[in-house]
Amino acid sequence: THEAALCAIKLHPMWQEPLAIPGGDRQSPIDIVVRKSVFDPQLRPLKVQYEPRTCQQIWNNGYSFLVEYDDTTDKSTLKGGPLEDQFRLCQFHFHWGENNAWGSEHSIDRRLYPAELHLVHWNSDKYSLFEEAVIEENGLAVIAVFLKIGKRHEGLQKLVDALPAVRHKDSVVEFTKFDAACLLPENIDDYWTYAGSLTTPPLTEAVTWIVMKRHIEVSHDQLAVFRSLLFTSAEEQVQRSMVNNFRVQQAVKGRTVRSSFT
Ligand SMILES: CC[C@H](CNC(=O)c1ccc(S(N)(=O)=O)cc1)c1ccc2[nH]ccc2c1
Ligand SMILES: [Zn+2]
Repeated sequence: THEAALCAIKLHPMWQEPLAIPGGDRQSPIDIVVRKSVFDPQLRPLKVQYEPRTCQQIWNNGYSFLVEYDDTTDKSTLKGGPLEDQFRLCQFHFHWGENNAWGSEHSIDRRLYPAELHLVHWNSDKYSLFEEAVIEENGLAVIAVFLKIGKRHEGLQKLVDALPAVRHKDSVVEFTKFDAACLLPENIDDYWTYAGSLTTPPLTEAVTWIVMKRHIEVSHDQLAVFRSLLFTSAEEQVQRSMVNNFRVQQAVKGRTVRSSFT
C-alpha cells in the first residue's frame, strides 16, 4: 500500500519535495513504531477547551480545506500533555487519499488510515501572532486524529454539508458555531508526542505533535465529499480533484516518540 500511495503522490507535481529544508532533522510526518515509543509518566492529561462561537469560516487554500477560528483572544485553548505553555486553536484541516487504502500523513507501525485530522494551535503565552509562532521551535502544537471508515459522524455532517461551497481553490464560506471538540475521540488521554514540523511548505520545525491513539469514524459518503473538492481555482481549464494531499513520511533521525500510556 505504501508503494501505491507513493506513486499516487509522484503523479502529483504539487507534492514534489523542496530540495533542501533548513536543518531538516525534525521533519513530519513519520511512522510511529509503537515498540520504540517510550512511556513518559510525566506527560499530563491534555486540557482542551474549545469555544464554538470562535469558529468563523471554511477556506479552500489549494492544499486542503481549513476551518478557521478567531484566535485574537484565548477562547479556544489547548494546554497540558507535553506542553509547558497555553496554545490557541487557529484552524483545523484534514489530509486524505483517493481511496480508503491510504490518506493519513502519520502511520502507526506502518498502518495508514484513509484520512487524518490536524487541529492547529499556536503558543499564545510566548507569541502574539500565529505568523510569529510558526517559525519558533515551541511555536505550534498540532493534535492529529486518524479517521476510519465506519458509521456516519453526526458532528462532521454540518461541515460536510458546507464543503460544496468551497469546491475551488481560494473559495471561502462563512461557517460558525462549530465545536471542534466533537471531532476528538472519547479518550484523548492516550497519545504519542514528538518534535516535528509543518507537513506543507514552509515545513518549519515548530510543531509539537500530539498523535491520538484512538481514531474517529466517518462514513464512506462523508469522505467522498472531501474527495469532491478541487485543488484548482474556478478559472483554471484543467480541474484536479483534491486527493492524496499528504506528505511522504520523513526520517525519524534519532528522535524519541513518547507515549502517555503503557
Ligand atoms: C507559515 C505557513 C502558514 C500556512 N501553513 C499553515 O498554517 C500550516 C499549518 C499546519 C500544517 S500541518 N499539516 O503540519 O498541520 C501545515 C501548514 C502561513 C504562511 C503565511 C501566512 N501569512 C499569514 C498567515 C500565514 C500562515
Ligand atoms: Zn495537516
